[in-house]
Amino acid sequence: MKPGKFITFEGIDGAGKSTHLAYVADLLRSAGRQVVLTREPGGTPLGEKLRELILHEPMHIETEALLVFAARREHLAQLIGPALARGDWVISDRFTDATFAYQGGGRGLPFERLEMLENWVHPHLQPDLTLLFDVPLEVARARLDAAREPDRFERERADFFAATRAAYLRRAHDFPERFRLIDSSRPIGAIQNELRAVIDDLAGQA
Ligand SMILES: Nc1ncnc2c1ncn2[C@@H]1O[C@H](COP(=O)(O)OP(=O)(O)OP(=O)(O)O)[C@@H](O)[C@H]1O
Ligand SMILES: Cc1cn([C@H]2C[C@H](O)[C@@H](COP(=O)(O)O)O2)c(=O)[nH]c1=O
Repeated sequence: MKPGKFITFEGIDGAGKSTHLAYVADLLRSAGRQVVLTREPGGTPLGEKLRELILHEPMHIETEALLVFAARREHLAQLIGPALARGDWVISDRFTDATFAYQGGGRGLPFERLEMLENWVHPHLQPDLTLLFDVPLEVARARLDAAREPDRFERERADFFAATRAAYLRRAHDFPERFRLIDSSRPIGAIQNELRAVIDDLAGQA
């Protein structure tokens, strides 16, 4: 059995990452891979209940960080771990880099505290590939305004998203072996051409 791989999609709200999830899943399926598409917070029945609270209920910032890791623990136990063990490819719309970006960068929680939780919840697992969809704040804001009713995060001010984006870019700088920075301000077709090349490369290695 060929081993599966773990791919995560990241970016500030409105960057355009979710637009490309099905496209990447289809590329992999066409290459003969079993693909599990999931998201955080969420991905399990309990995780989806926690998502509702995280996205809509006001709470202390440490409660928020603990809840995203609680949802993640369940996600790893019920879905991500078993899928990878079967040899499936897992694509997750956000994972732990989102916690470093939003709770660390945006909310200002110390990164060391988040690292403690990361080391507890998934000491040995990291994504094989993290696609970071990056856009200027104004582009993301304009896309969100045109798209839907905002949740608790999407109502945050520009300085929150500036700090979140900066934290993402710092993660990409610190972990260059697994991050791929995607300029998401381009037209969708141009982004998909780049994604096809990246995925062909990764699928060719496995
Ligand atoms: N490259 C692009 N050019 C123009 N519009 C885009 C592009 N990518 C996405 N959009 C549009 O921007 C909006 C937000 O896209 P999407 O939902 O994929 O963002 P997201 O990063 O997943 O946001 P969130 O994290 O908040 O769910 C959608 O209406 C989508 O059609
Ligand atoms: C995993 C994770 C997510 N968040 C935030 C980021 C987004 O604003 C929402 C999820 O919404 P999306 O439309 O599905 O992207 O949750 C977070 O703050 N911390 C996390 O770890």
